[in-house]
Amino acid sequence: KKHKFWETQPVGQFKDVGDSSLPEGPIEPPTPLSEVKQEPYNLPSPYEWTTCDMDSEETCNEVYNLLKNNYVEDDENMFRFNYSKEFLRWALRPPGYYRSWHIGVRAKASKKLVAFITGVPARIRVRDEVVKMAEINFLCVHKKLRSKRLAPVMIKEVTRRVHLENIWQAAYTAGVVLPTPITTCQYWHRSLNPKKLIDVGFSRLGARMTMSRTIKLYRLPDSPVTPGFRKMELRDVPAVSRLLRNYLSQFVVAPDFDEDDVEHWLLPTDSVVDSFLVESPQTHEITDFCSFYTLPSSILGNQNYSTLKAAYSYYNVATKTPLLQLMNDALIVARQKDFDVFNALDVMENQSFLKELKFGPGDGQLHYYLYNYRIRNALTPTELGLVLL
Ligand SMILES: COc1cccc(CC(=N)NC(=O)c2cccnc2OC2CCNCC2)c1
Repeated sequence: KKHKFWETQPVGQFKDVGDSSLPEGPIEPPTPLSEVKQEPYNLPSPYEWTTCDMDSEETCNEVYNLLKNNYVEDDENMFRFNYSKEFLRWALRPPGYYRSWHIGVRAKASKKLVAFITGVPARIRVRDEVVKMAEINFLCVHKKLRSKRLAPVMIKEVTRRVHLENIWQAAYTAGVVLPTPITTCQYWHRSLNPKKLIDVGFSRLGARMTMSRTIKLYRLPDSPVTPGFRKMELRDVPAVSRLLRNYLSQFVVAPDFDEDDVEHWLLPTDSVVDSFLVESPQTHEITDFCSFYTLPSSILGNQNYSTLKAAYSYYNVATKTPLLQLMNDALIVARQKDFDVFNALDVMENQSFLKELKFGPGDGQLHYYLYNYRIRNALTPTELGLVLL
């Protein structure tokens, strides 16, 4: 049976796709808290649950190393995500976070961390309903413990701990098709350092292209062209919040960011998230915003390089500057910061700039999912205003 576990869960089932008699919204009602399982699920006997305190340098190191050696690889197993410790602390400690949702599995004998899964609270709007959800991420089982069916029990355990906080929905992404995507996104890459990308096998030299012609093709100006383009600062949080809330209101699924959320998720943090805005030199009004997060990848088996420095498009709003020009300025500052590649999904209005700014299509897809919430018809990526880390 292909989806033995997921067919037991309150998620859209493949057999229900197209059944318009099923209402949009929660699939199962909340359970009275007294009826939520009070004790953790059973793990296979050699393993035990642990809560990972990301404030602890030692524990954060263990999580970092588990992910660095065992987390998601590309389809050709040439690259593996290498989230930094600062990034993990940022991603896992947003306003209102629960330490109990940072769940590890240790081997009882060695006390080694062998698996991990996380949730963070988020308010996600679906059409005109704002729903409290958990954003589930970083599900990782050590390579040597694969197909021991640890993932289903870890998913049940994080679900149980989310239920204990009276939250009944979740959002997550995966590179694989599970029951049932609310939308499927294509990812795109824009070369910033084409020579390195070709050296490490991330890109291939185009047909009838020389290396020098390729370097010239992707060359960018030394600095942004938009007047008033600058780094976001704390004083900008109210204006950026207004700009972003207004912009995201057009999408079917999007975060319901308040100022505390904007301060956490979008204020620049070195080597984690960069954000810029356009302040009109005449009126000092903040008219545009762009941001990207830093997610390096380990390069598996290359003599000259060990790390691919990648920027991932995050939230962008253009109300006066053309989005094409704003995103080109984002590429320019990413190149200035020595990123090798700028990645983006075809969500929101990204399709309007991808080809023109010389992004090339990636070789995979990213599927978005909601847990215990039915969307009547799958969305197009342009209807999705949610970027997960
Ligand atoms: C280049 O190094 C890689 C290392 C591991 C996997 C992949 C391919 C891949 N799976 N890429 C994405 O999922 C992806 C591509 C573009 C934008 N965001 C993405 O994923 C984000 C969001 C989901 N969580 C991982 C990071 C690439």
